[in-house]
Amino acid sequence: APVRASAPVPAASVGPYARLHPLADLSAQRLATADLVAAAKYGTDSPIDDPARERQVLDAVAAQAKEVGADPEATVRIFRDQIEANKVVQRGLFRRWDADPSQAPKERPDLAEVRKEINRVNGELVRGIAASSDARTASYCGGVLTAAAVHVRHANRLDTLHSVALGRALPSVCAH
Ligand SMILES: O=C(O)C(=O)C[C@]1(C(=O)O)C=C[C@@H](O)C=C1
Repeated sequence: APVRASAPVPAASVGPYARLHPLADLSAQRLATADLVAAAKYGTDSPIDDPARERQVLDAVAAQAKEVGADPEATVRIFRDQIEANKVVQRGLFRRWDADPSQAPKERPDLAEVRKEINRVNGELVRGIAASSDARTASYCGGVLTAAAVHVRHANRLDTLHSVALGRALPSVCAH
């Protein structure tokens, strides 16, 4: 029989940290896009809250979840938190820029381009959610996820605003 170059890794051989860390890391990547979204919207008529876009995101990730075998309800729950966390960063930056206009961005990114990057991270997150169902439903999930978030905070040198937002992004990851 032909030998496969790389055999698929059985789910049980990858530990819970390796399953949950990508969710924390991708959440930080998604929060990094909030800086660009804020810069795209600041000083324009586009409000931070865009319910139509939120609906699009939630519908898209629910459909992707079904395709890749993730629980669509858990996926939507997790993404509601991801969106709230994104808004925490946007609001924090707006406040910072209002208080000190010299810190406001000089260039305005194209929101459509930023959303392409958000869509890319969304897709990876859905795959990470699909791959982590055992770890997310285990009793140790909260502890392991917290450890992963601390690592991500330090590895990415997140400031207070982004650290707080990362905390807001993750509470639905562990099923309860
Ligand atoms: O795309 C935007 O306009 C964003 O602000 C990003 C985002 C999200 O996290 O996906 C957050 C808040 C908006 O209500 C809609 C979507």
